[in-house]
Amino acid sequence: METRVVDHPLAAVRLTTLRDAGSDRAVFRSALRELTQMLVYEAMRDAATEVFDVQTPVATARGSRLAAPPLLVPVLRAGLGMVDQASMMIPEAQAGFVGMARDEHSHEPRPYLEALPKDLGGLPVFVLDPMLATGGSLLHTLALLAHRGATDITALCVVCAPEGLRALEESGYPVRVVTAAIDDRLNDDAFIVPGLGDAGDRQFGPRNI
Ligand SMILES: O=P(O)(O)OC[C@H]1O[C@H](OP(=O)(O)OP(=O)(O)O)[C@H](O)[C@@H]1O
Ligand SMILES: O=c1cc[nH]c(=O)[nH]1
Ligand SMILES: [Mg+2]
Repeated sequence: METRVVDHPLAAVRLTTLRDAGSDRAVFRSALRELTQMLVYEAMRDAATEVFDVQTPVATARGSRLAAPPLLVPVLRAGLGMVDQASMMIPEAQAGFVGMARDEHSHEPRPYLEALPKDLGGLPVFVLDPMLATGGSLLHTLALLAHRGATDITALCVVCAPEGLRALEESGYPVRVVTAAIDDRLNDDAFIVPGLGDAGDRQFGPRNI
């Protein structure tokens, strides 16, 4: 499985803001948006383009357009903080939504929303979720996407745990990962260490489900 770590000083600075427990909600959301921009930029590096002629005020030039803009799939709640910026970077992109909440004790995802196009055959998909911890939430999302025929999936995650990456690798799903960091490990509560805490709560406050 391909895992690409965005190694750039600007990404490192935004990630530091996200990690900092002193960053308030507004600061956290803003750093997440900016880092998402960098992850999307890197994830689109090898995207296929079509060439066409564009008329400048002076002459004809070779222009480019995306051959297959991806479907953006934020995983609620935390992934919501990434979708606006990703849409801004790829205005041609459509979006689908999945929602799930990890159970505090079992750490298993509990799905509560699935709003996706029926047929994803031939469509690249970008899953947006800041955190890949045990991998349970992403594996559930991948199952939904694969069931609809997706074969070209990229997960954009701000921070990954080695445990989650291993689970993805072993799953055999057609997925690659673009991330800003691979952290050390999970703690007993299945939180990423050092991580950045609960990415959903840090953007929106506590949730009741
Ligand atoms: O890899 P995993 O062990 O499955 O953990 C990662 C998931 O946990 C977080 O969501 P959470 O369940 O906290 O929901 P939230 O976005 O509503 O806070 C995060 O945004 C991922 O979706
Ligand atoms: O560290 C973690 C693990 C799961 N979900 C989060 O938001 N943070
Ligand atoms: Mg959360």
